[in-house]
Amino acid sequence: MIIDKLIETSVAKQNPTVIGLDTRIEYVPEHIKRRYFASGIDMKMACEAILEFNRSIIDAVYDIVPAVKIQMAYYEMYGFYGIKCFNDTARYAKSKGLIVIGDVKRNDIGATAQAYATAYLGQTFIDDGVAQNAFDVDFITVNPYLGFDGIKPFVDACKAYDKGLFILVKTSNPSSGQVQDVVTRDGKSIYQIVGQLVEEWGQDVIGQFGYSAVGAVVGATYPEQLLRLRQDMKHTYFLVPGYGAQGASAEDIINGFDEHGLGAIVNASRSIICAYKSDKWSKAFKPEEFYQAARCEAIDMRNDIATAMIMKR
Ligand SMILES: O=c1ccn([C@@H]2O[C@H](COP(=O)(O)O)[C@@H](O)[C@H]2O)c(=O)[nH]1
Repeated sequence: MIIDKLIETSVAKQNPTVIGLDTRIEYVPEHIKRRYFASGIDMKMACEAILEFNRSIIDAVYDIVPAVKIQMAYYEMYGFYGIKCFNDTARYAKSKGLIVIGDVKRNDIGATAQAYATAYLGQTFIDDGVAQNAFDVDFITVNPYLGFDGIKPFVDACKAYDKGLFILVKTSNPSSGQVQDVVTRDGKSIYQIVGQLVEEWGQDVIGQFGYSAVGAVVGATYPEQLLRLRQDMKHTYFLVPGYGAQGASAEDIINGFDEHGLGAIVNASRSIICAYKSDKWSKAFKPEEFYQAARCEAIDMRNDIATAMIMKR
């Protein structure tokens, strides 16, 4: 199962992190942009420059990280060309043995959720007996707000096509508590209730390590809630964003792991792909060496988390 593959790859690489490819054209160094923009500046050229940037980042980290997360919002901005760039990036990452998380945060009523599930996880019917994958991703992120009829098509697609989900439970953004921390009549917060539902929704797709292919997104910026959810959601793997650019530290995310050091995969996007612009690395690396800065920062992140884990024991 894909969740087992994620766990095995993280363990083999001794690295429970995922690099986020939230690539804006502003992050692409001038030497790449100059080449693509020589014959005209448009969305197609921008996406070709972004794809080259993404490929270089992937080449620099694929041997040390288990997965990449591609944030669809940054590709949708470029319409048709952006969607192609998203998919080309996903395919390239997979060709390098990486697991690919499509951060697409989809959902709708059951019938439409079915179409989304087909698009991202299943196969699109084209003609009698002919079906193809529209996207090449292993996991996607999903919004739980519509309840189970909006989730079931995604869970069914996970079973049929060996794919996985990360469902939003407690998000990392500053105002997530406005909705997610509201306490209901039975004394539980909304995020705890959603957490319980995610555990239930994933019970038929549990892999050999006891974790389900139906995972949860839990922000690193809320370490207390992360701890509570880790205790309550024994079979749910967490995708933990918020490390790095959003200010969460390795100490903050450590609560997301179980006693075996499993249970969570930590995302960092801007702090890795823009490392070459940072105070920490900009003196050591030229913009032309952006991918080396990304690798160094990815190694530091891995080591930072490993140290925090050892200190916690
Ligand atoms: O609660 C959430 C859910 C998703 N995200 C996404 O993760 C990355 C974080 O990027 P950074 O640059 O490392 O801050 C981004 O794609 C978000 O859309 C999240 O941050 N929090």
